[in-house]
Amino acid sequence: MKRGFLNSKPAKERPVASTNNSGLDPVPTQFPYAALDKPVEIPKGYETPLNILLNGSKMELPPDSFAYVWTTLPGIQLRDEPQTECVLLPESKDIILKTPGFPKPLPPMPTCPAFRVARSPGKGMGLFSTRNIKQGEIILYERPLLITPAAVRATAPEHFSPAQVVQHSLNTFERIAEVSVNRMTEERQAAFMSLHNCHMTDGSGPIVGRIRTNGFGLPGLQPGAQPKTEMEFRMGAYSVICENISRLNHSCAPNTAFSLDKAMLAYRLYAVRDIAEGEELTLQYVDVLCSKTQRQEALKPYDVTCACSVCTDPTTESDKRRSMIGSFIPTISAWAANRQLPDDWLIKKSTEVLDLIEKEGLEYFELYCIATHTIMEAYICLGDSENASKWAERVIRQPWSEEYNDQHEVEELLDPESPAYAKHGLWRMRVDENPIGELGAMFKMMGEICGPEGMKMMDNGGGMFMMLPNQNASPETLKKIADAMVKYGQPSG
Ligand SMILES: C[S@@+](CC[C@H](N)C(=O)[O-])C[C@H]1O[C@@H](n2cnc3c(N)ncnc32)[C@H](O)[C@@H]1O
Repeated sequence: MKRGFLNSKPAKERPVASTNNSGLDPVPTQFPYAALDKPVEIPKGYETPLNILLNGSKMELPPDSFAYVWTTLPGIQLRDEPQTECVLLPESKDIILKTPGFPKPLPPMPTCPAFRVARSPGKGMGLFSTRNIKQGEIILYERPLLITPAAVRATAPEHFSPAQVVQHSLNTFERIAEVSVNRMTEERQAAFMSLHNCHMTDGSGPIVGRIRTNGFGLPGLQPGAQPKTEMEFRMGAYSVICENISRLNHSCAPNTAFSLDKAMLAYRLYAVRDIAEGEELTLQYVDVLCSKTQRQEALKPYDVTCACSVCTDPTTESDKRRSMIGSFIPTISAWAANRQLPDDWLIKKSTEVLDLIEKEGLEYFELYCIATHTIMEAYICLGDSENASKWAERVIRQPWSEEYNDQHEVEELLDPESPAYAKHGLWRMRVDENPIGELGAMFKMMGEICGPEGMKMMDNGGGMFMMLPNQNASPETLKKIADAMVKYGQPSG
């Protein structure tokens, strides 16, 4: 029942455009640097002192110096496993160390991996499947080579030109990251230095160039307050570089998504649809719901001119379909207690969403999982466990989902005879008139307040948000919802 409840949370802001559990999209680590056409000379004697706090040993820091900790994780407890070299603020290191279950060992590696690294015409190297891979399968587990701040902004003397200020930050970042690379084993160092570098001529050093080319964002380690903006959320304060995941090339119809197992400090790479042997494995680097022109623009910092099948399609059909995806978010609460809507209304609307997503090859997108899960719940509301169990099978095949990664509840619904159905909070909600229970009462109220379309996904210029009701709702409406939540409490399912 977790999903139904989450689906009914009022004014819950969360990006639905993110890939997976940790909202990890690859991010351009260009930020916050202005572009430099070429390296800029910095006068000698202005190097920022690096106070190296190896493995957390504290020392007095002069003002303006870096308080990073250079550390190796998970460290001695799992010393025989691949280790991640990290440059972290001490508070961020604490967040990792205090993660429940940390350090969790990596699972045994398969003797015959499901992927290989090979040349991809026009894209450098890439990953390719070595066998047929089913939707939802884990293709690989990977502990990163390196975690560094997404960018370093060093304080520069006032007389530096703007270009020198940028160069000074890049130089400082290079020296900071170099400490970590020097701490890697020979093998991991060679793997790092063999990664692609598309920042050879813009003032980035060889390490920062590789970080900027191959890094993706790691949110959730910022000390103190939560990220306030979508940008902060997506960027995170840190950048991660992996030996294999960083080899994935971009596609606007990607066939993989990854998520971080925080306790393991390792990523899982999933197949988001069936993948045939020999197919290239791909990821989305930028928001691929926008138009072809916008995507090409967003891909420029990655030095990518995308020639995927969607980008080379001369028609505008794909742009039209992509703009429709997200205009409706299936919401169980909008329909379950609303007898004015036909019984098949939500299933039909959700199926339309799924069709659009599949046509565009955007199964990685959270809305795909939301729609699938909603159809399963709609059948539960209708008391149809036969069909619900068929959709439960599909939900199970989407473990990359941010919200449904706890598959245990759904597993119980795989058998149409399971007693879990009768105990389910939504069971026969559309069939039994009265009482519809507390959850039903809350849904009814939500439906009345929000109307049949329920939640909407809106692009307010700052990214996609899922909200209930629309974010322009009056304070009175929001108060009504808050009161309803208090009145009916958190439904247990
Ligand atoms: C993170 S690396 C991916 C692995 C890289 N291809 C390699 O050789 O190691 C990103 C770089 O790969 C290339 N790349 C990624 N996706 C691409 C695409 N769809 N088309 C062309 N080049 C691509 C670009 O050079 C980009 O800067």
